[in-house]
Amino acid sequence: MTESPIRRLNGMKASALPQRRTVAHFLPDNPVNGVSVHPKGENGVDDSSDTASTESQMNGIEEPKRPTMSRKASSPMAPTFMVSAPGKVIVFGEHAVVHGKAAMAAAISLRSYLLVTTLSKSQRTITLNFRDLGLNHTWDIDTLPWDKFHDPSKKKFYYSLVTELDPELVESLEPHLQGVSKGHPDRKTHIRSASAFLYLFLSLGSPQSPGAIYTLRSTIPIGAGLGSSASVCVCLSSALLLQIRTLAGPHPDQPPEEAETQIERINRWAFVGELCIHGNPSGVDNTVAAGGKAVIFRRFDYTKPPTVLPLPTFPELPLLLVDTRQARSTKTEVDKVSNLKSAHPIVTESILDAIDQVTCSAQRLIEDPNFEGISEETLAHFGTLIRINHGFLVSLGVSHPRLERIRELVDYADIGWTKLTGAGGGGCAITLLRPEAKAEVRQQLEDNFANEGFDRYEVTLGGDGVGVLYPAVLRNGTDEEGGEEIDQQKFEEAVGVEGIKRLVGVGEGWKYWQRATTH
Ligand SMILES: Nc1ncnc2c1ncn2[C@@H]1O[C@H](COP(=O)(O)OP(=O)(O)O)[C@@H](O)[C@H]1O
Ligand SMILES: C[C@@](O)(CCOP(=O)(O)O)CC(=O)O
Repeated sequence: MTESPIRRLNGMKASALPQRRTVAHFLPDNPVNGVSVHPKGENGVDDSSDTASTESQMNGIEEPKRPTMSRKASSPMAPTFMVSAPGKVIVFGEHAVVHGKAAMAAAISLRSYLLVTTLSKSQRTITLNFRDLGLNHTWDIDTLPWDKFHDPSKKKFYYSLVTELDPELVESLEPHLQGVSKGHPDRKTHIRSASAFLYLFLSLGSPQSPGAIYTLRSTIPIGAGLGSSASVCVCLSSALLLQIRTLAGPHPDQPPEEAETQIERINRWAFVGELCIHGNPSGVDNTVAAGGKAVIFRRFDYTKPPTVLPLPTFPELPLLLVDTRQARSTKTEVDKVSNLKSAHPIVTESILDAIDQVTCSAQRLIEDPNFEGISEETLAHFGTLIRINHGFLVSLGVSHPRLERIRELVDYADIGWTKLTGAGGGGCAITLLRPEAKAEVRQQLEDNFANEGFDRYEVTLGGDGVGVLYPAVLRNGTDEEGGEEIDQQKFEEAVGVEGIKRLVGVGEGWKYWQRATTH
């Protein structure tokens, strides 16, 4: 793959970011008495001192004096709002992508949803309610280690590029994680999730941040290779950036470059959350969860942002997504490959290079000017690449007997090509179905999956990335004010994918940042 067609997304150091004052539109622009203002402390959020104005100070730009307000400053509570981000499938290149190779990944129609409820000024607490995990913990804002996170030598800004966790900051969180989910069987997972939240909250917030409840629900199966953690991290990052008013839009008329900047801003902080949960993520999952659709992703140098090439011609593949329901951890599987690389460097590097070639071949196919979507020939080409990629993943030691069973069942039926997707060791497999696959054979295969305890997911590939419902009110199909507010308790208690989707009113009033696709 050549460097030239790849767009570098904000591929510059923080100090080289665009030299203009960031206009921080809370969503929508938040007029108070008809005047759109962002005074320090409004909604209890110190948005100016820590963020936008600091950027302009660093850039040496003198900020114009703000007009003096003739009215008394009020502190209206921010309305309850919701953000959402998709999961993903890696079509080609998982694991290789951790070692600097290309991956092709696409957003899926399963999503996470985060409801943010601002508390009254006197309530100085933040609550993380990760309902699907059974994690519910409250911290007192004033006791958090602000001195550490805001120390001038450590302080990061909303536009900073953070590529590794600061061990001292991680350590400063420890006392605040001790009380999380004591005695819970999944305490380790809870602590990692809570540390991701606290690291982001303390990096982006301030001691003046308003008290709030962050309630998360997800329709993405957890730990199944579908990027559930990245989707959660994108929700957290976008919600916190929205609260400090550092995001513009999303708006249908927003210039694509501006939308791209917002996506990148969200993505960078989501990556920091992923660092807390995974240790050594490539960043492909959060990139797809933030920007949506389909991309070719590569990260040569971990101190720099990745290269991300959107694939607007990504075809609507007839994919079957099957979950082994075998629990596994991304971190363990990623470590397996690193260990293999240490023990057998030449062989492992050759396998990773070969996976890279597979991804590049698929990319060439999609980007061919004569590419006209899914012909029989294209499918066979894709299918062969899927089969080859899976073989390499088996060689890397990240498959699992349950994944091999799925492949075996599809191979017996002879109706498609299968590979594991995501980290492997369990989790999900994708099967690309042959166009001539007979309905009854397909049905028989699906029955076999069900009989052997596999779950099947209906997903559409290439959907939207991060989205916002501000305020969290369903508009009932109109753009008028009013409508039904999303109720926290109902959100917590919604049952299953359909229950959650019905409650959050997919498509009703939701707005999404759209990634620029021309380059
Ligand atoms: N619904 C959820 N609620 C809260 N946290 C979640 C949820 N889904 C995933 N996570 C976070 O992501 C982690 C799973 O990540 P991982 O093992 O990489 O699986 P995946 O491949 O789905 O990303 C969980 O341990 C948790 O920290
Ligand atoms: C194995 C890997 O390439 C993908 C992991 O995806 P997931 O966590 O299984 O959804 C790791 C990464 O890219 O960070």
